[in-house]
Amino acid sequence: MTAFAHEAAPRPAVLQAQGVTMVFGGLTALNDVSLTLEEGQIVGLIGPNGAGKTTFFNCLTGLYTPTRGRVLLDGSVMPNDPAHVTIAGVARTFQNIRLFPNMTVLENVMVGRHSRMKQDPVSTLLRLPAFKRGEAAARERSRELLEFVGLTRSENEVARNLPYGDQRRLEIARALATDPKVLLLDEPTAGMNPQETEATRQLIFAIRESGVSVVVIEHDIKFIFSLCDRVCVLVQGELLVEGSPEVVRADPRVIEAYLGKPPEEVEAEVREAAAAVEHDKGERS
Ligand SMILES: Nc1ncnc2c1ncn2[C@@H]1O[C@H](COP(=O)(O)OP(=O)(O)OP(=O)(O)O)[C@@H](O)[C@H]1O
Repeated sequence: MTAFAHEAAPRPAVLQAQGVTMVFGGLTALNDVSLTLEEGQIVGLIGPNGAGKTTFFNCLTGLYTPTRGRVLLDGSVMPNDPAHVTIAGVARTFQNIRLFPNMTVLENVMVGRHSRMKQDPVSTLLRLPAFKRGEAAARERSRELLEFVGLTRSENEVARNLPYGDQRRLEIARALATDPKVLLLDEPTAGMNPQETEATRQLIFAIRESGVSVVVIEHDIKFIFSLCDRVCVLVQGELLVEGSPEVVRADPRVIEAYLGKPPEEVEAEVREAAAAVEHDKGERS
């Protein structure tokens, strides 16, 4: 046994951003940002308002074409339009929930499922048995996903009538319906109460267990430090610090720059987050 046997061996990179720069007119929203997501990892992206987090997600999902740099999925350059990015295996949710509000919960998930289905137009138009089999399979998979996120009971409700937290879970189910390798979550707990936030944390662990790697943007650092394997801190479009939650929360630059709050307030939040993580570890062991 070597002295480093306890260190986990690096796993293959599933998603890589290399030197991503995004300039809007005179504004550099991202400057030379690189990030590697290994298989089975949960990576957190934090930073003050306007730091470039959502812009980075938009570059990772083909919504924006970076001014410089590139994005690789499984070592190949990512397509540069969102539909092909979805088919390639990257799904996302949005900071402002984007459901089909007048469709049912089940129909919303089935929309995600359809992006994976290769239906021959003739059998679709004529409602041939192949079409019906495809639809039945999509419905079954969508129901499994609703059960996975805990929304079975709401299957026939219209999406806009769901409580806010359930709408966020539905967005996650719809994203999972595309069978992603990578899931990008933009503020998945925004507007949630502590119980819903904890349920979302457990859901993300379960998503990772199912083989999907995750990148998550959140302002709640307690949530991020107790969820993620690695944390990246973006400030004014630049990657300020990257590392394990332990390394990041101890970095004075993070305490100084994070969210622009008074240092005492940030220190208190960071201490509270660290205590919560330790408590959590104790409970699990
Ligand atoms: N399409 C766009 N055109 C011009 N400027 C943009 C565009 N999208 C984002 N920006 C600018 O880029 C910067 C980064 O914005 P972004 O939304 O990525 O930050 P963020 O870290 O996600 O912020 P928040 O935490 O508030 O969501 C901001 O100054 C924003 O105004």
